Amino acid sequence: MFQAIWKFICGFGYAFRGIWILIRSQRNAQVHCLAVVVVASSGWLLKISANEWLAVILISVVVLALEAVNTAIESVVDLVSPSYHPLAGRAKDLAAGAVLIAAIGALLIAAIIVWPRLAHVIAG
Ligand SMILES: Nc1ncnc2c1ncn2[C@@H]1O[C@H](COP(=O)(O)OP(=O)(O)OP(=O)(O)O)[C@@H](O)[C@H]1O
Repeated sequence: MFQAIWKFICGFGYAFRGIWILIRSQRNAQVHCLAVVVVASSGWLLKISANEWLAVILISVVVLALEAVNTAIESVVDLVSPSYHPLAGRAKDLAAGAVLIAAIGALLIAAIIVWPRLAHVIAG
């Protein structure tokens, strides 16, 4: 029982190490973290609703989680295929595509939340 709990706690340690590796080594992840800070500050200033916060938090988590999966896939591909192989390139392109899809979704959500308020300000 004690061993199972200890293994569970160690699992958290490994996961936090993964998050640290992501933030320390990946430029894109750093940019996404900065974007989350900017969006959260804007949301606070614009007093967005609870549902809008849900959308912002959900898409931010999806983008960062996919960035971590993309980095993991890149590492495995580099390990098993250090030299050029079309399938290695395909795997990396698909993983990068997944991040891009989520990032486009994040931009759309930001536009949907910000645009009505901006239009209101512009209209006076
Ligand atoms: N072993 C390989 N075989 C074939 N194509 C590859 C291979 N490695 C990389 N590529 C191609 O080069 C692109 C860029 O790969 P790279 O490993 O530089 O990733 P990246 O997206 O620049 O990530 P990062 O900057 O985080 O390392 C891939 O999306 C893929 O199209």
